[in-house]
Amino acid sequence: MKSKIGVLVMSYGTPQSLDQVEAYYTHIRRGHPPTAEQLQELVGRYEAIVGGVFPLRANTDKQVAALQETLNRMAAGKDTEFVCYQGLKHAHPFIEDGVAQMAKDGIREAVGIVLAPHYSVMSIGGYVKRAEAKAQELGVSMRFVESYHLHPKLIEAFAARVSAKLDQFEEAGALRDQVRVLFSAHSLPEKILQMGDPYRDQLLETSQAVADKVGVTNWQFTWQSAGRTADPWLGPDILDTLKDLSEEQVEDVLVAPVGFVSDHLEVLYDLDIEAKTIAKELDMRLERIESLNTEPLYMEALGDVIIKSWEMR
Ligand SMILES: CC1=C(CCC(=O)O)c2cc3nc(cc4[nH]c(cc5[nH]c(cc1n2)c(C)c5CCC(=O)O)c(CCC(=O)O)c4C)C(CCC(=O)O)=C3C
Ligand SMILES: [Fe+2]
Repeated sequence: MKSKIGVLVMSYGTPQSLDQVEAYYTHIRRGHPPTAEQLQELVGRYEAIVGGVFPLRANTDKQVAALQETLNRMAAGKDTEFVCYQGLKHAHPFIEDGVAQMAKDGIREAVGIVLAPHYSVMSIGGYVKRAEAKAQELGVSMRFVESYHLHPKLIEAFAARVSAKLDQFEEAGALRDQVRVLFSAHSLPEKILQMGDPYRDQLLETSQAVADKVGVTNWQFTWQSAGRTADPWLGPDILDTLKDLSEEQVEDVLVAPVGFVSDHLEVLYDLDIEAKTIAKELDMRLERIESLNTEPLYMEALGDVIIKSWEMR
């Protein structure tokens, strides 16, 4: 008999229908309901996404299923079986529900991981804190993978996507070196830097590693999707960066949102609709790399760090 080890696969979560957007937004805002105007603005963004109103729902399901298959394969010769459970930050099944389900199934030991490669106390730190609290309450012993932003398979997967899009620019007549590659990630409040948070440095390390692997020197990093609060958020924001690039006479831009692993609102709206609209106004060509979604190299990177985390216990 193989021993069963739980894997709590955590992700941001998304509503399942338009009437759930308010509850979702209220949860993100720690219980403070949005104004009617804020709510309408968010609903409008979801409605504008083509190819499914809440694509993150199905994408997370597919990623968890693919990771389960990958783990079965990678651990085939081991005396351990890894069983995946989903736990979402702002939607059902919540992080606490995932831990409770593991406990109900008799799982006593588990590894937690987030479908986001870079650590910040405000992002991954929040997931881990909630999972750990529930696990302690229910007597499940958990360890966590906190980041995997330089895993060679993750870098390889991003690099292949950057390279494929650069090929397309070339086919369309651009010179490869003239394409400005913009690595991007979700902004966070600037105050994380005073807290010594590794988020920005990890993102720059991923960007550098991907650029090196592809052989790209014409790149920079920019933030996206900043919150609309009074706090200053990390900048420059991608929309300002595009305006600066236009003044520099840059015509071809490839966005590589390395802080995200899935197609969802921040990619399909903030980049594909909002940033593309600005680029068009500026007469620039803007493309985006394909998201990882269930990319096998990404699943193997996750499988690898999960198994290592378990075996290093
Ligand atoms: C670091 C980070 C990631 C990446 C790491 C990770 O994946 O965890 C991420 C991902 C995502 N963020 C998402 C959606 C939203 N985030 C919001 C608001 C916020 N995000 C924040 C941070 C992050 N967010 C923060 C500090 C806020 C302010 C409120 C707060 O202090 O918590 C809001 C409110 C409205 C707005 O501000 O736009 C929405 C709708 C979706 C799902 C999209 C979909 O449904 O397809 C995804 C994957
Ligand atoms: Fe967010």
